[in-house]
Amino acid sequence: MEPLERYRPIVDDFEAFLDACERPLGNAVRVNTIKASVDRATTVLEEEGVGYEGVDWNPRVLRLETDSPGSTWSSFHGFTHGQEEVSAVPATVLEPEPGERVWDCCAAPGGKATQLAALMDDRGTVVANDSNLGRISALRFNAERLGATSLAVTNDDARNYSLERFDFDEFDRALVDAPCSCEGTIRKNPDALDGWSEGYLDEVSGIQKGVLGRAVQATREGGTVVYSTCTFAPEENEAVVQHALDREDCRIVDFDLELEHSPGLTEWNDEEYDDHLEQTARIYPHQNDTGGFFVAKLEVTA
Ligand SMILES: C[S@@+](CC[C@H](N)C(=O)[O-])C[C@H]1O[C@@H](n2cnc3c(N)ncnc32)[C@H](O)[C@@H]1O
Repeated sequence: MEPLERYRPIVDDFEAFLDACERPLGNAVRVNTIKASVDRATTVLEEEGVGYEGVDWNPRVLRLETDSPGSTWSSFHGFTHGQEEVSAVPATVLEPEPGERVWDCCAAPGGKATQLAALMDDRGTVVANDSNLGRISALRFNAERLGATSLAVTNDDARNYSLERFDFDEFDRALVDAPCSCEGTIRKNPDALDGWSEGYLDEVSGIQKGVLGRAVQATREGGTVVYSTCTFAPEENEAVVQHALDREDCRIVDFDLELEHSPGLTEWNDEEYDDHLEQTARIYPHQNDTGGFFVAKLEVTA
């Protein structure tokens, strides 16, 4: 827990935050509306005796009373997909429309890419890219099980991603669910902070800045880019968004999120950030009994 001490000055009710980080996280699923309505999925869960509870902010997310959400019939049928509750936030904030071209820059194993396809009624194109070949098979497996036929899978470094392979030259929207130090996953993975170092934050923030920059460049004027991580470190969150604001044609836009959260930071250590960073969302584990996440929404301006 030691690295989390650095967030004492910025987290309201820090002791409650630390307590929540020490509690194991319950399981959640997203209903895959490509294959089943929420009614159909919950009927199947009831028939197999799996208890569930809805959440206020998203009708497609259910908290499950089972230790193995991937071993239910509803999961085998592709009616549900095991996905952490907060992990369903970024695709919801991106608001993709049916028929659009959407780039999921860091997509494996595909929780958010398949969620994007579902939000688009599986119409249009979700280019699901990941640089790690070993994780691509899980992405393909999930896309197939969930019936997401609008997914096109690519295996490249998003930082210098070429669109030459496509018959279009820009996306309508992009999601950067970046590799990160994963501090916010501590409830699911108690070893998440092993090996934590400031050096790693520097290293991974370089990758994050490169991917977010490329996502903005590859998205059309007026299009939307969402940047998310499952970590608390400002070096990987606000500082990365500020880097894009300083170098790319984009601005921060506000968004509604009916899940309790805190505003993004406008300063950290000696750094000052644009005031609009307050319109980004920091979701802490004690606020909604979830994992931790950071989400920012950008509009491309040229
Ligand atoms: C947080 S995970 C993505 C989770 C995924 N969005 C989901 O919802 O299932 C981050 C991913 O970024 C990938 N990655 C790391 N560096 C990358 C890069 N330069 N370009 C593309 N993908 C990258 C990693 O292989 C990893 O799968």
